[in-house]
Amino acid sequence: MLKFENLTIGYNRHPAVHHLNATISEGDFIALIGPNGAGKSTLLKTILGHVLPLEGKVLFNNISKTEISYLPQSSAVDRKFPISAEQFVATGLWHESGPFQRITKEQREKIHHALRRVGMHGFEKRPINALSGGQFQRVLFARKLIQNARLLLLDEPFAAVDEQTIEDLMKVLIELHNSGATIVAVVHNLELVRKYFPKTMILSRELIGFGLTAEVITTENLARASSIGFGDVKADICEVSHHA
Ligand SMILES: Nc1ncnc2c1ncn2[C@@H]1O[C@H](COP(=O)(O)OP(=O)(O)OP(=O)(O)O)[C@@H](O)[C@H]1O
Repeated sequence: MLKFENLTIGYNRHPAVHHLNATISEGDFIALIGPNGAGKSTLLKTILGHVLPLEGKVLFNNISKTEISYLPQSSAVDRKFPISAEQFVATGLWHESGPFQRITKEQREKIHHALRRVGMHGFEKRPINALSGGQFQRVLFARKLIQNARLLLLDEPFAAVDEQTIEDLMKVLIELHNSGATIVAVVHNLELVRKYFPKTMILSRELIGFGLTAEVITTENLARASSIGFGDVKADICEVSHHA
């Protein structure tokens, strides 16, 4: 589905991740882990085309960018806009109906069904700025649910939410995966990764490990990841290409 080929990414010619070679296959359910500043968010933004590679490329095989849905870190989502949970979820349909169109009866049913699936039945008319952090995260998931994306990229979807919300939203992700979605989620909680994610990618400015979670999350790999984590962030772009 996606192939990273000798991919070096970063900002202002300062690389955040070097020479990444890896393939994400259709049906993968991947936890993306690594220390702060490891380049996890930057990798997701590069897939979306928001950040351009410094070197190498992302190859898209049999998937278009419109089939990718992205959930940014919740702190990056503006909640000041005065709309209800229902209207907010409806913005997830803008790609098919355009902004500011009346919601059809069918669409409203789809939105209400999604809100029910994330345990937010009864909150349809609640302004989004009057929801708790966990409730808003549930609404963000409902917005993803109605988009039928083939590839879902989630940046720390479980940060700062309570245990029950994590369990409920994990069930939603598993359902999405069972119905065919490929999922890549940045997760910090290793217990959660071990319990639910079949595959793990460890990034720490380079690829530390990628494969079956039980084989990749080792003491050795975690030690390597944290020792590189806060490396030379001001380093200039590598001059050497590491073609394997
Ligand atoms: N807009 C930006 N401009 C310049 N540098 C940036 C920008 N965004 C991130 N960086 C730098 O790129 C590196 C990778 O950041 P990134 O946000 O991808 O890390 P991360 O693994 O997602 O970290 P965290 O777990 O803390 O969210 C860091 O050194 C960060 O300071």
